[in-house]
Amino acid sequence: MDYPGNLFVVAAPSGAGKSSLVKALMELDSRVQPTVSHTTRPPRGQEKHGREYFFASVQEFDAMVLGDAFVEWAHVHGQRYGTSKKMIEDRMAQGADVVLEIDYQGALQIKKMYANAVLIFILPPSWEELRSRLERRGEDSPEIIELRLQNAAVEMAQAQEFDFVIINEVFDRALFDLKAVVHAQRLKYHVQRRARPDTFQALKMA
Ligand SMILES: Nc1ncnc2c1ncn2[C@@H]1O[C@H](COP(=O)(O)OP(=O)(O)OP(=O)(O)O)[C@@H](O)[C@H]1O
Ligand SMILES: Nc1nc2c(ncn2[C@@H]2O[C@H](COP(=O)(O)O)[C@@H](O)[C@H]2O)c(=O)[nH]1
Repeated sequence: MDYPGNLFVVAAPSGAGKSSLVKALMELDSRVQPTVSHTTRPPRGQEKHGREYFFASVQEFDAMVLGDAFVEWAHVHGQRYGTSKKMIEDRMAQGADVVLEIDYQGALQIKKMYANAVLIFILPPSWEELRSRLERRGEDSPEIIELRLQNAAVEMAQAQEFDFVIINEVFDRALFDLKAVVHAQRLKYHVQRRARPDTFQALKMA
């Protein structure tokens, strides 16, 4: 499926900092629009239904799966998460650059459907730092943190399937890298859409 805007998919092990990076990117760049996923996990902290997630019961989520309502969905950390077709189609209809913050399983499903999607994987600088970020965030129980760290090994092994890998050690540097990927993708499609046929010919010969 082709899409005239850009579609960015950002995945990372829990605690690597993807939500923080995507939030900072959106504060700087209003052309980038998020989607809001559905999940069966309970809200944490100040999360609000419809803002961070649409919180659903297992029954509600499974009914949506049966109704083919998701463009992608996966089991992550013992819960279900998915991006609804309605959400992604609404965003695309606005012509926005859409950013999905989802796990690697969902990212690979999206790449199959949208070949132009740009897959970005965020890595923490070390295991110690990943653990300490999850602990400092203070929103998950010790058991949940252990589960997320165990799953991180499986998730990080998928990084090579992604188009770009960004190490989030110094936050501003990682944000710079993320902005650079977004900018490069825009330039690529700007050239493809705007270049005249003779320019394309010259590009092919170069
Ligand atoms: N470069 C960084 N240096 C230090 N702390 C960071 C950095 N990036 C993010 N953090 C902090 O690490 C914690 C985890 O970040 P964040 O919630 O963005 O992770 P995440 O990858 O989105 O996790 P999840 O998938 O569980 O939502 C937060 O407290 C955030 O403020
Ligand atoms: N495949 C999908 N994964 C998703 C989606 N929304 C979020 N996620 C991923 O789940 C984990 C845990 O998130 P948390 O908010 O509970 O910390 C994280 O990797 C998210 O990226 C989705 O719609 N589909």
